Amino acid sequence: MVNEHTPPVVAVVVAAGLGTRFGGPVPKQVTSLTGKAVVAVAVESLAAGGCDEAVVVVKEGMHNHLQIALAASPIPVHFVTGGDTRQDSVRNGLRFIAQHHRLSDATTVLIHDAVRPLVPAYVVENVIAAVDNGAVAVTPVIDVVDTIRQIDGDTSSVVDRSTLRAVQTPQGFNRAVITECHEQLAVEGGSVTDDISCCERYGHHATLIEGSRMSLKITEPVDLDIAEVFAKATAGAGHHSGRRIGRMLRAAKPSTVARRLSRGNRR
Ligand SMILES: Nc1ccn([C@@H]2O[C@H](COP(=O)(O)OP(=O)(O)OP(=O)(O)O)[C@@H](O)[C@H]2O)c(=O)n1
Ligand SMILES: C[C@](O)(CO)[C@H](O)COP(=O)(O)O
Repeated sequence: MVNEHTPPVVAVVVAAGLGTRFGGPVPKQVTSLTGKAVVAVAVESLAAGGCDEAVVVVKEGMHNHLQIALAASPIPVHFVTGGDTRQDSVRNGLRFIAQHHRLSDATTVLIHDAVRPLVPAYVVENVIAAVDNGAVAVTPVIDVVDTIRQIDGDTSSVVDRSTLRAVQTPQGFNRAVITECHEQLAVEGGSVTDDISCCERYGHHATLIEGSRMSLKITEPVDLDIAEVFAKATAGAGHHSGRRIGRMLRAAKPSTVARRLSRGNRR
């Protein structure tokens, strides 16, 4: 529920990608994840973590599909047409907010990939809290668990993974700052793969907080299979179970995890 006197927390949900790596006949943002469109699950997760409204950025010609997919959204949804790159789509979303009579009251905005549907509520809450407490640009991150090699022509070398983190969304921002940074970047013609990097480019500090393996990005078909398993676990335990499920995935033996997940995480 939006309180008239409190600025709304608005999420820009970018859903205008081509899904080339995912392939298949149905765009990945509207493909089914336990019976709901991926983008619908993403918006529910943002709402569970405290977002009041969502601006969903859609590919030209996909508005109808997305409107149907989000018909039962728990928060108001606005639709905007995206651009050729993720960066263009984010900028369109931010411009929409700036021009909207009510959403332009927002001081905190989150920017989220539609294809990270299972972000736990506590991660969303922590991103919002960090911005409310004065951070300008916030991102969830997780440790890198693979050994990483850097390729240099015909040779390669191991990189110290203890200093690496994998970046997730939702990323949270002071709205005026991220809007200004994206506009500046458009004028200069640079490119970024996430929005924290856009702020950093103009001298703003990036605040890192704990992310979650549940927030995986559906990039290739196998990611949807993994997301189905995670979604089954949260269906039995609710939106606020993300931390507990994360602990279980780290601590338990694989056979125990498989058994619990198949029972919807009920003990
Ligand atoms: N022009 C674009 C490109 C990407 N996105 C969104 O940005 C997120 C990034 O995820 P990614 O896996 O890179 O999506 P795609 O660009 O669709 O994937 P691919 O590169 O395989 O085509 C997705 O929610 C995607 O819909 C967008 O809104 N507009
Ligand atoms: C923003 C992002 O999700 C951070 O991990 C990611 O960079 C988006 O994916 P892309 O393949 O770079 O568009």
